[in-house]
Amino acid sequence: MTKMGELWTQMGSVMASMMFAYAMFKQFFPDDLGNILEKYTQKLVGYVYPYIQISFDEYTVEFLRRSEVYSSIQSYLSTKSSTKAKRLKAHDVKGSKALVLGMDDNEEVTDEFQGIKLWWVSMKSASKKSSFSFYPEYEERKQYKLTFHRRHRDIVMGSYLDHVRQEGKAIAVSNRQRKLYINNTGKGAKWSHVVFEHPATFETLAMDPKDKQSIIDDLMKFSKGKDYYKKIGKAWKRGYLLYGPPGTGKSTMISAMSNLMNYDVYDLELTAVKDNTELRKLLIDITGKAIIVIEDIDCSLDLTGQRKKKKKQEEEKDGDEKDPIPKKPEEEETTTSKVTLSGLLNFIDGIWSACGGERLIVFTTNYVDKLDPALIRRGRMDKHIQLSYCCFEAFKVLARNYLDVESHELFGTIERLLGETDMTPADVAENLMLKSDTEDADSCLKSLIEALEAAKVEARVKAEEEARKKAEEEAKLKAEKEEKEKEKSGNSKDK
Ligand SMILES: Nc1ncnc2c1ncn2[C@@H]1O[C@H](COP(=O)(O)OP(=O)(O)OP(=O)(O)O)[C@@H](O)[C@H]1O
Ligand SMILES: [Mg+2]
Repeated sequence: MTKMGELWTQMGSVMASMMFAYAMFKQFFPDDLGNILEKYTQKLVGYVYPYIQISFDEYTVEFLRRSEVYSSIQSYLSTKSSTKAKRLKAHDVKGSKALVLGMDDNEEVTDEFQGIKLWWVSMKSASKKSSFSFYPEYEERKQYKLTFHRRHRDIVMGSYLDHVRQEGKAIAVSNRQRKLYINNTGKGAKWSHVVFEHPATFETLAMDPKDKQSIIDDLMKFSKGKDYYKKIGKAWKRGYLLYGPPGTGKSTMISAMSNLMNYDVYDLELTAVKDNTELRKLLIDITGKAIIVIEDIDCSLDLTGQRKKKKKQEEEKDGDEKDPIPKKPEEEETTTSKVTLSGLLNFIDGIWSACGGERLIVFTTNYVDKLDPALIRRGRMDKHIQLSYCCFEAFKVLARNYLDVESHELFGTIERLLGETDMTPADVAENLMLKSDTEDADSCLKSLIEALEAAKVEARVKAEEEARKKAEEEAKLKAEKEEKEKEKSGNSKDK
């Protein structure tokens, strides 16, 4: 920096401090006198003072809404001030994981960006509460003031302010508590939420490491893809179809996705949505950075409806046997959803679905073949992920998680047995859990081997039983056919 530049920078610092001292000083004058004083002082300062000042009010001109920019600056400065400012203020911000440390009122923090120096001051001024006040609800006005040299105007306007907003938002997102939203609360088209605290991660998820990595890469590419989606003219969302037998980790993977991406989860219970209009209302309320989940999509709607119908029939049967009081017709009415396939397709990629951006839509099912092809075609459900029975690679992840074991003499036997029989990761995991103080890795692995052998025998018995039934049925059919042919030939002889 030139000598002149250094001089200006020092002067800027002095002037910023003077301005700050002046702002403090002004508070002691009556409002009118203070305003006149300010007008002339600013004129005078304008001649010799090459610095520009921008203020950011806490509340927007619509009065009641907290300014997003102010919040972003607050988050941005929280990281700067916690290392640089001497007086800090702790905020218990709603929805934030930890205390947010910010600058105390009237504290100054210096920032640097692309080699230029900038000064931030947090100000608080008391305004009289009058009926004509612009801030009827707030007696105190808070604002941040940014001061910088006028020759840096382009950098500040062109990129610094954007940088502050983006960084501030990112800090706020990483600090925020994630939420799990549900809609089946009987309150109509409304979401209710609890704090999302599922511990599953991709690290603890048992599956083939190559498949796992490709899913992680896909998700990370999506989360950084804002500009790419804009370029190709596509809404910033992606659909995942997770399918496989029960207990293979579909729901666990959704939690891992949320933990990886830092997204909220919206668990949509379609059967609790009255109709397509209600579905659209729910959609509009979903913010960005969200995973919209529809579990067991095959049972949620009458698109395929088999399991639902079966369930209903079972319920009716049970009801006949156990419950002497028949269900009221109104009760049934309220639980019946009129959401149609086209309503759901619209939800996934209609015009409204683009609002908010940065969303994943995840369907899970045990029966992928039963789904309507329109629902799961590429472009709607972009990635189809099959979660299957536990392979040896997946077992190794579980052994590491549950027993802290990387290798063991019994691994060979387990590898062979896993190749010969189907067992879900849920069942394998159950066997690897230490159930008492006397249990250790050896006993867990032995009990897993026993369970695998038992499963193998069971599968063989089942297969033999099925083969026997099939043979019996075939023999029966053959006998019937022969009988008919005999009858036929007997009849023709009679004639
Ligand atoms: N791949 C896996 N990795 C780690 N744990 C798993 C995995 N699959 C299942 N589990 C364990 O089994 C339990 C059940 O798994 P999960 O609920 O994810 O199965 P699912 O595929 O969603 O089953 P469903 O089709 O019945 O909903 C989980 O709590 C988890 O502990
Ligand atoms: Mg599940």
